Amino acid sequence: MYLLEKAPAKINLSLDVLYKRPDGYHEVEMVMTTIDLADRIELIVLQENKIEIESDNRFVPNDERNLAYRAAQLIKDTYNINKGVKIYIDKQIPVAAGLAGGSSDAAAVLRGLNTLWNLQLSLDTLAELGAKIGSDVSFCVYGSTALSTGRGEKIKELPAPPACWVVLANPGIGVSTQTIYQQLKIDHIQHPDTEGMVDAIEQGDFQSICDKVGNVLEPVTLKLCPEVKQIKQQMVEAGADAVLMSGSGPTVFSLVSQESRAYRIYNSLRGFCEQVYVVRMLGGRTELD
Ligand SMILES: C[C@@](CO)(OP(=O)(O)O)[C@H](O)COP(=O)(O)OP(=O)(O)OC[C@H]1O[C@@H](n2ccc(N)nc2=O)[C@H](O)[C@@H]1O
Ligand SMILES: Nc1ncnc2c1ncn2[C@@H]1O[C@H](COP(=O)(O)OP(=O)(O)O)[C@@H](O)[C@H]1O
Repeated sequence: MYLLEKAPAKINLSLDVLYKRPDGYHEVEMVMTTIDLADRIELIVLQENKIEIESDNRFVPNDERNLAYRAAQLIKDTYNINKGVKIYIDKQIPVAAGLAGGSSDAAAVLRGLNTLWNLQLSLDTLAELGAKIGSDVSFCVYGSTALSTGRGEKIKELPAPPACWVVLANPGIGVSTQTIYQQLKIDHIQHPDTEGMVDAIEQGDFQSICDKVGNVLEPVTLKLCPEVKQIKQQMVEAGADAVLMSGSGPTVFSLVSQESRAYRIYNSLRGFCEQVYVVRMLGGRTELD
């Protein structure tokens, strides 16, 4: 038995940190959505009771450090499954880039094994399981658009934002999420207007979404990775409607209403940046298929 599952990347349209919690995590308010840049996860049932990981990317671990491995282990342990699975990861999402590639792979494994092993678990149950793997996995289980609170695992789904183009540029430097959160100075934060962003999405108002983008981790990553500033400048000059770093970075994205301008931005960055993509915003659950 065999199943293919799509694992789309996310971008943070806004990311705010409220305070540092006693458990070491940060209390966040984030508006996230999915984009049409996706890993492909192949699941093959094994008769032997083991989990195998294979990937075409040398930065992706092929053992229990892999979030996809942990997702399979968690499902097996929680529901006493004595079968095995081989997980092949066709990696399209840049690694350690602020695009939740690992979390989305884990979420795809939860959804895929739920189908393959006929567990009949709801997405809400899978999202609860996902929170045990990482803060962004619950969001990735739904794969839609949402306001995420808590440490990121409390999800309120929102409508899909208006369709637009997303240009992504990654300078090819991996950034550790933990390091970025550690270096954030809570007292010096300029908070984005999360409520305004939620309203803009609910109204389907593209211009207002563009006006409200904001990420408190951006100035922190910028210090470690000055390329982020250059990429942002280049995108603005080439005609982006909005420009922001995603998550802990260092990937920068622009939102663009017109395809021709999206490709103008893409062309202006190609020589300068290792990885540049033009993709569509997804933002809705049904598009996972
Ligand atoms: C910053 C964000 C924004 O979407 O994404 P990425 O840039 O990683 O994609 C997330 O908050 C990342 O989520 P995720 O990558 O799942 O984090 P986890 O594995 O749970 O935690 C990694 C480390 O980040 C820190 N962390 C994470 C989440 C949070 N709310 N507060 C934290 O302080 C902790 O130090 C933790 O040890
Ligand atoms: N399936 C996976 N894909 C990518 N990275 C993974 C995976 N599983 C574990 N990792 C580890 O998680 C780290 C963060 O990866 P990723 O999820 O791509 O980035 P981010 O947290 O910035 O969104 C990587 O450095 C990698 O070692």
